[in-house]
Amino acid sequence: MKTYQLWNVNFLNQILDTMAEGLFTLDDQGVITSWNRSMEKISGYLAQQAVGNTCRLIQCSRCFGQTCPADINKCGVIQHGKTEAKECFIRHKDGYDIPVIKNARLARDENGQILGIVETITDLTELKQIKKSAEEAQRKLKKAYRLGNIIGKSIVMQTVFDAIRSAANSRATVLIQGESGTGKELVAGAIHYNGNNDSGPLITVNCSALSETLLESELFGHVKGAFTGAHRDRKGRFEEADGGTIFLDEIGELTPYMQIKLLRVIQEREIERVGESKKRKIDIRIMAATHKNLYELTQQGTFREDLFYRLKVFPIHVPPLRERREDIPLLVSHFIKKGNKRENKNIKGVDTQGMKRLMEHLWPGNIRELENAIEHAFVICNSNHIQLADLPVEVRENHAYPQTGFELTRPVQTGSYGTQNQVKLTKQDLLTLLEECHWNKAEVGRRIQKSRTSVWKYMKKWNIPLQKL
Ligand SMILES: Nc1ncnc2c1ncn2[C@@H]1O[C@H](COP(=O)(O)OP(=O)(O)OP(=O)(O)O)[C@@H](O)[C@H]1O
Repeated sequence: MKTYQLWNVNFLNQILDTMAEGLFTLDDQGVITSWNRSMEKISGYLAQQAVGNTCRLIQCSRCFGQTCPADINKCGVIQHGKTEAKECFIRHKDGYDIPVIKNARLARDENGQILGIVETITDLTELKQIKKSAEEAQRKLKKAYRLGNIIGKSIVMQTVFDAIRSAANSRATVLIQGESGTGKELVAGAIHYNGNNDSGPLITVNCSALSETLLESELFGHVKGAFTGAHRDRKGRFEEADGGTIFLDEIGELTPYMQIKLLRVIQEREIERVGESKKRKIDIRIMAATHKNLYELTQQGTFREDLFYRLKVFPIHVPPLRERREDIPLLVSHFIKKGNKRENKNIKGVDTQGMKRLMEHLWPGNIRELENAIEHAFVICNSNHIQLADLPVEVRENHAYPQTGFELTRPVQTGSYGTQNQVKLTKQDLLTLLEECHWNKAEVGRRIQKSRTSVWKYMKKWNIPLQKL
């Protein structure tokens, strides 16, 4: 094969044209002498249009109209040999400004004679757009987690609001306890997004959704070769949450090994990636949630007492819906408003009989169950008021659990957080449901009135892959 030296002009031009960065050169009079392909793309000027013009062509905001001297010899790059890479704008051929980083360097020959000036241009348009979308997403999350979006006027909920406000302005570890569907995740989001610490990320990890090994790697990250399939280094969720908050949902499901690991993180505020002994400092706020009674678990010996006390520095208990029935009408109108917007309907409310039933129901699935009941009614309702007949059968007939064809159990009392609903279903039942719902776990959860997390748990238990193979 014939090899080319780097100083072969043809070869050099081709190298310059493969660069993602824009690159152009000037002579000692500031006249453009070369213009690579990326420069054509960024500026809109073809090489033949640019070459022969002066560098004023791109009207760089750093020089043009400010300090750009008429005489190139007075330009900073000639005087200092280079200019610092800085963010600025250049003007596109079509007249709009493009955010870039511009770098310039003077090239001299061995006798000190100026050969020319080499300038590179990094286009920041895409980066700026990503940043803008990230800021937009952050604004949306902040809006979604506004305190005003947590509906409730009951005294017990006022206590929760007070706790959210206090927790929002501190970095203390928060433990949120309450039955499934009571709004624990909503509370965690409100604490993060309504305080002084909302500029960092909120990273949520469901501790029951992964096996111990996967959870360890998810939380702590790993280095290449740490285990089969670890093809490259990977940051864990603790590191991703650096400067922000990590929300560990279903903390009661942690294995004893993961409990010790978490305890160390809380105490030492540093982590080690799996397969590596280097310690990395992290600045995170920890929030955890569980529908289990953690104190009871410590008494049974399944949850470490030291970890429990480390977690419950700032405990928040979210009460079940049946203990704050006065919130039901407000929640109902909130979900109706949401439904009207989503489905472009104009449902005005619930008729007397329907509302009476909603007020009487036990709501074992709490607010999630109420939200689902209203969604169900939206599908069936053909007047401007939801009626008793529009409600799901388990609400209408006051069954604590839905009749879905699965074997059902009665609620089991498990301590101060009340009942734990368990739907007994076989692996085959779940596979069938997954197929029916196109492997949408949230939809399966809706059908059996369980959280998506519970569906995950069953999938994990029965070694069902998370995606259809
Ligand atoms: N007070 C509330 N006002 C409005 N919506 C609520 C409220 N509480 C909960 N919700 C809604 O109910 C649903 C369940 O809430 P969330 O996921 O926060 O509950 P959870 O306690 O974290 O459940 P799980 O323990 O199953 O994870 C969500 O759609 C949430 O937006």
